Amino acid sequence: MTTTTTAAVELRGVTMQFGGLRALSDVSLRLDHGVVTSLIGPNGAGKTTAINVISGVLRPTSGSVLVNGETITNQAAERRTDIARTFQISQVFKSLTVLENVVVALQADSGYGFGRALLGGPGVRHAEKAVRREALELLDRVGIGHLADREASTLPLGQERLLEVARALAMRPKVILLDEVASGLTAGDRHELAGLVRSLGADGYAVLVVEHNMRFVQDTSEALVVLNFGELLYTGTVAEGLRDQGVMDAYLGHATTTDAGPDEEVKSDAALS
Ligand SMILES: Nc1ncnc2c1ncn2[C@@H]1O[C@H](COP(=O)(O)OP(=O)(O)OP(=O)(O)O)[C@@H](O)[C@H]1O
Repeated sequence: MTTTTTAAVELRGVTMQFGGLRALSDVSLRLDHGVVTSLIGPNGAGKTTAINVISGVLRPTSGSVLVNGETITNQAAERRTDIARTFQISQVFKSLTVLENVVVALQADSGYGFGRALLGGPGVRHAEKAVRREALELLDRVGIGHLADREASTLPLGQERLLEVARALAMRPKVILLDEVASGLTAGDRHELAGLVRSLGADGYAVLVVEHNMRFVQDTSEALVVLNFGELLYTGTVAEGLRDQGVMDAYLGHATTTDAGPDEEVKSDAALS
């Protein structure tokens, strides 16, 4: 893993205090361009809090957030244009088509909105066509271009997650934060999503995967960050992390129960360690 280049994102000594609860305690980590990093840890370890600090939803109690070496700790979320994220709860507009969902995201990013559309004229129609073309390209990129005209409410979960990734890409980010994007997926859907996530890394994005499923972590990620009760337990390669006794004690035994449900592989995943 490269550590000499400037990180795409860096947390330096970040502490996040909610009243008496310390969700993150002096956490330092980095995300690099072209690298997929998994962030794991038991429930309540501080994973979503870390995503919220990186994306600017939360301002840390202390410590710094850097993007490309520049300190942006106090910058508002909407100004962090290099960073896009998906959420644990789907943000897809169910009543819109798949294509429209990406068009809306592109328009949010470009500032081209309904007000301008109402003014009409050939320039607007031209711009609309360009946006639809770009939206289709993004859907093709994530493998669901053929579903462009389907209403989003009819998508199975696996394809809805791919749509969420397309909507994140519509923000034209350099950093993509995926919050439990594989949870609840069948093994087949997870496999397809893992291929997409790997390809995002290969395309140069800095990708952060927050995940409980160790198979997905291994299939997608080169780098690993482990949190436990808000403290950084491990940062390094996935391969070494899976051999780290502290990581195994704190998390991997626990993983057999944290992601039970449709994912039968989880039980054997723990055995991978
Ligand atoms: N806005 C908030 N106000 C108060 N406490 C919070 C807030 N957000 C998170 N917490 C607390 O901070 C701790 C870390 O929560 P966080 O959601 O970051 O964990 P997580 O690792 O993402 O967990 P999970 O795997 O269950 O999603 C938890 O104890 C949680 O209850």
